[in-house]
Amino acid sequence: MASLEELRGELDCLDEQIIALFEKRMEVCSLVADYKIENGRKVYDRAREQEKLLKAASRVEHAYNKKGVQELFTLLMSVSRKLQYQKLSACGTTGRLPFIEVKELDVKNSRIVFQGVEGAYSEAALKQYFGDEVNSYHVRTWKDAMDAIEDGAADFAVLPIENSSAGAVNEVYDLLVEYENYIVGETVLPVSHVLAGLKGSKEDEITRVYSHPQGLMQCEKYLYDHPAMEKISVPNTAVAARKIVEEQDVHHAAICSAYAASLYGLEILREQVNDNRHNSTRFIIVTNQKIFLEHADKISICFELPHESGSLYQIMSHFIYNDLNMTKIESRPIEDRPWEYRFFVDFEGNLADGGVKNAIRGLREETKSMKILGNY
Ligand SMILES: C=C(O[C@@H]1C=C(C(=O)O)C=C[C@H]1O)C(=O)O
Repeated sequence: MASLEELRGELDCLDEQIIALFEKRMEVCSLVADYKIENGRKVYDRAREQEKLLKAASRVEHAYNKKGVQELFTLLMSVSRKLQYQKLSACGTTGRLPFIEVKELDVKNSRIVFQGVEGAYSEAALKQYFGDEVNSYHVRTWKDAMDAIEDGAADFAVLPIENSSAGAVNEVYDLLVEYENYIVGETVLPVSHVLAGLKGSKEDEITRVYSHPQGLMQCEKYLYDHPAMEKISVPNTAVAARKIVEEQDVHHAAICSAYAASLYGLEILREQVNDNRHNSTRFIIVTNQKIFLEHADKISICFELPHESGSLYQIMSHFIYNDLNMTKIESRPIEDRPWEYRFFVDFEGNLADGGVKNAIRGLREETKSMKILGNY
């Protein structure tokens, strides 16, 4: 039997040949890119790649190697595409993105909408981002807020997108797909819930608790430890506080902010009922224009992928090859297509950066219905 050293020597020799061939292959790919630039052709040719994979598999004998050679060629072609996108980008053929850079948001002359009633966390987030002096009003649902932006009834909307303990606010993700509105900012609001009731109410005599579903979720442990409290969802935590005043029942309480409790003259029966002490919610600022601030450093996109093994893995290479740091990924079911998903990705960068444009070009070609949700 050959020694390990001899076998490794043989591998080194084979690898040298693979490396030389790889370099030759990349040179040809570079010429292909020149041809595509000259003739306005797309980089990605899905049919050609599928054909090559089938052919590669047909040329090897064992099932294990069939899969292996396909993986190898998938990667080779992906590296080849990345080089081509870079060449296209370098010669300015990546095209202009339909987003306009602005120095600042025109807040002074704007109306800002939030969901809920006075005292809602969304209102606190609005004040945290825009200050106390802005012209704001409220609507009943998140969809109403999106409509107000789309119609131009308001210039900006403030919507919760993610909570540090309960996770993504799914409905808002879906609305970002449905509406032609774009994210231009974000703000993280520390969220501390209290149990609030009428004067004279006692925590251990409460039989019904109103809150927003997110509020109920964020206080799951507390509510689990108080099984006598029936949980009832209402559109907003401040609506819950108002309901206690309307019902005048000492056995009913609301989970809301201390600010909402004081606004509606309620007594705090228990401070900090949220499970996580560092509970906070990230809110996005949405508008109906495709604009981004010059110092924006985070991009949100969403896309669909073919329902096949490895497609997400392939797509991730656009972030890796362009040195982009992906900070978040979520998936949501696609309406009317059971078990198919739309992905939402956040990554660091500005739409004016070369690497970002390059990645977006590749993502646009290789995903189905990619949408830029905003740069902020
Ligand atoms: C090189 C090309 O561009 C891409 C890369 C391919 C490859 O590396 O073989 C094949 C098809 C294209 O998606 C080409 O179009 O031939």
